Parts: sequence; structure tokens; C-alpha cells
Amino acid sequence: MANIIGLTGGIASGKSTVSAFLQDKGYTIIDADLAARMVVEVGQPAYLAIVEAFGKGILQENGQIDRAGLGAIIFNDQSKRNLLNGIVHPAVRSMMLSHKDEAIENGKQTVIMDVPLLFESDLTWMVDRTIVVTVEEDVQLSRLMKRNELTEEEAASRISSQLPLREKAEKADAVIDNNGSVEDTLKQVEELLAAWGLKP
Ligand SMILES: CC(C)(COP(=O)(O)OP(=O)(O)OC[C@H]1O[C@@H](n2cnc3c(N)ncnc32)[C@H](O)[C@@H]1O)[C@@H](O)C(=O)NCCC(=O)NCCS
Ligand SMILES: Nc1ncnc2c1ncn2[C@@H]1O[C@H](COP(=O)(O)OP(=O)(O)OP(=O)(O)O)[C@@H](O)[C@H]1O
Repeated sequence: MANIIGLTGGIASGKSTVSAFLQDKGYTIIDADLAARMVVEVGQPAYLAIVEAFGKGILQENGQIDRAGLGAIIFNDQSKRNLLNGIVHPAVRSMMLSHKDEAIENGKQTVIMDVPLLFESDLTWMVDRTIVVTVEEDVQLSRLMKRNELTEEEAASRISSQLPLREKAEKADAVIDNNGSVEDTLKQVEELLAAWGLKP
């Protein structure tokens, strides 16, 4: 039986840093953010539904969705966020489940589902065990401001659109503390892989 692991965290908490490391080590990663980009490519059903719901103002000149523009709308408005989630999430979920089944058919022993909204969207039924990558909120805020070139206010509104990291850590089967160096973090990941006996 394959081990299905849910990897989650908060925005800019270090989840991608951990999943890139796992991928380098040969683990199969199924990435919700990547799936969420694929299902909104020009002409896809979710793309058409987004244009219908939000108008052509959210498109770039080349017809692709202006992600920064759409982000500025949905991270500041819960009803708009729910509207977008209702369009994108079902398509993301079915793409992820079919990639997971494919990986199992191909004999993978461990499949890592990298899902930022694992708890918010009640998706823990998809996985056997959960890992949360956590940081203190001030570290999260400053890493997010730096990475996305956001003001403090913009970054804070993104963080508050998710369940607080402290609550996610309480729900998780394992917690990776990413307040220190990347090296410290990856050492904890190695230890967890060994403790749980996870092989790629
Ligand atoms: C709003 C969008 C266009 C912004 O795109 P952008 O390229 O700037 O960000 P990206 O997609 O890389 O997401 C970065 C992070 O933002 C957070 N985030 C994204 N969407 C949401 C959301 N609806 N609610 C809360 N947090 C979110 C996640 O932590 C994610 O890892 C995009 O995030 C999107 O389409 N979101 C809706 C789909 C979704 O929920 N994706 C997250 C996992 S399924
Ligand atoms: N231990 C660390 N020390 C310093 N910077 C870090 C550390 N871990 C991650 N970062 C930086 O913080 C930012 C957020 O990390 P990362 O992209 O891995 O987070 P994430 O949780 O995947 O975010 P998102 O869900 O928003 O995509 C990146 O710019 C990354 O380089």
C-alpha cells in the first residue's frame, strides 16, 4: 500500500522549499498550485468560467489571466475568493486525484500531495498523514513581503485569508519548523522520512 502524505503550510511558510527537496530525493509530488495554474490555461473550462464571473478586465493582453490582478481582488474580498475557489478547486481536485492514482499504478511507495489549503478545504480525506511547514507570523510576513514585493498590508491580507499556521500545526501529524535556516529545516525533513519509513 502506498503512503499518501499531505504536505501543507501557510503562504510563504516554506512548503515549496520542502517539496523541492523531496522531489530532488526522488519522491513524487503532486502540487496543487501547479494544478491550479494548469486548469486555468487559456480556453480551459475553468478559464472560461473565470472570465464569465470576473470579466475581461482580469485578462492580460495575450489573453492569459493576470494573476497579480486577480490576486489583488480575491485576497481582499472573501466572497470573490469563494467565487474563484468554487470554479478552480473542483478542477484542481480531480486533476490531483487522477495524478495520485497514476503514481500508485506506477508503483510509487509514497505520494506527496502538496496542498496549501488542505485544512481550509477539508481535503484531509485524500491523505493518510499530514505534515505542516510552519513559521512564526512575523517571519512569514517578512518572507512574503520580500518574495512577492508586497506592502505589509497586502501581505497581511493574504496571510489572513488562510487558517492561522498555529491551528494547522495543531491538526498535523508532524510539524516542520522553518524559522531557522533552510539547512535546519531539511534536516527535520530527513528525520521525519526516516521516522515514518517513507521510501520514494
Ligand atoms: C489568486 C491567484 C490567481 C494568485 O496567483 P499567484 O500566482 O499570485 O499565486 P499562487 O497561485 O502561486 O499562490 C500562492 C499562494 O497563495 C495562497 N493562495 C492561493 N489561492 C488562495 C486562496 N483561494 N485562498 C487562500 N490562499 C490562497 C496559497 O498559499 C498559495 O500557495 C491564484 O492563487 C489562484 O488562482 N488561486 C485560486 C486557486 C487556489 O486556491 N489555489 C491554491 C491551491 S488549490
Ligand atoms: N529557512 C528559510 N530561511 C530563509 N528564507 C526562506 C527559508 N525558507 C523559505 N525561505 C524563503 O521564503 C519564501 C517562501 O518560501 P516558499 O516559497 O518555500 O514557501 P511556500 O510555503 O511554498 O509559499 P507559497 O505557498 O506561497 O508558494 C521564499 O522566498 C523562500 O526562498
